[in-house]
Amino acid sequence: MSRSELIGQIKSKKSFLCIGLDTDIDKIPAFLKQYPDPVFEFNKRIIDATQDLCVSYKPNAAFYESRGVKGLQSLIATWNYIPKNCLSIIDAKRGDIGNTSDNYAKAFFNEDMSGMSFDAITVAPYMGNDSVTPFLKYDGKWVILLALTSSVGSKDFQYLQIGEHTLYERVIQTANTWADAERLMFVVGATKSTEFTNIRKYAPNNFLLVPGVGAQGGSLEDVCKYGMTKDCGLLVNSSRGIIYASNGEDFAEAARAEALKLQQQMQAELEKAGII
Ligand SMILES: O=c1ccn([C@@H]2O[C@H](COP(=O)(O)O)[C@@H](O)[C@H]2O)c(=O)[nH]1
Repeated sequence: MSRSELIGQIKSKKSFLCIGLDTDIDKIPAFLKQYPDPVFEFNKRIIDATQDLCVSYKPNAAFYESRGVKGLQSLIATWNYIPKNCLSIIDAKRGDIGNTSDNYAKAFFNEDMSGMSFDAITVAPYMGNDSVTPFLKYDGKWVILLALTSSVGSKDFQYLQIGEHTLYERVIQTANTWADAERLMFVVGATKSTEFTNIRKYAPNNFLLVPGVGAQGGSLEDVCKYGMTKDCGLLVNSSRGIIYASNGEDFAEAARAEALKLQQQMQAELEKAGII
């Protein structure tokens, strides 16, 4: 999905919600265990219940890879089921020397090899240019680079001063020389809303993938106040807050209700900014 298609989806759905499919087999309702692939069945029902309210789905690879072959089957089935008008993001946080990154890229972008071709992948920047460019070789695919992450651990490295800049500023500056805002997004935690004004100095046009509202306590209002651009420029993710809103038979309706609350707040923010 191109940047202009993504912006079109945001305007037509009045939403910039990304729903995280962090589907933990131990947390899904017990009655789903009767299905051959309970994790896929869960995801399918979540997608059916929410696809008009969000513009993106983001399975987190850890929850699938931890289940071995069965988990990969659930992931492939889920990728296949994500509607084509939603940006599919695999939250894999990969990155390694070039030939290894080549193979990570095949795993998530090359359907003939792996059975999956996500629109976007999260990548860790620590190993630099040769670890990131293999993902950029795939036309039309997005790289979403970790910049300023949502949890306390972000303090360990990301704020370290390197000359005039912090490490996270350098990541954004340097990566923006490798690809443009048509292909490159950054992860910035919603819990870091005070940094959004600064981040926009370095990433004025890039979309930001923003995890951390809901379960991690970030403020959607602040993210929009300091991070929204004329094109919206935000994909705000919520995983647990939506998918585990109930663990009863009504889980999909409960997920829809939570997604609707966020979509309505997003619509108000888009209207306030004059985007819709
Ligand atoms: O800085 C980061 C980068 C990635 N994540 C991921 O986003 C979701 C958040 O889930 P919630 O349940 O809404 O807290 C999850 O997949 C994380 O691995 C992040 O939280 N922070």
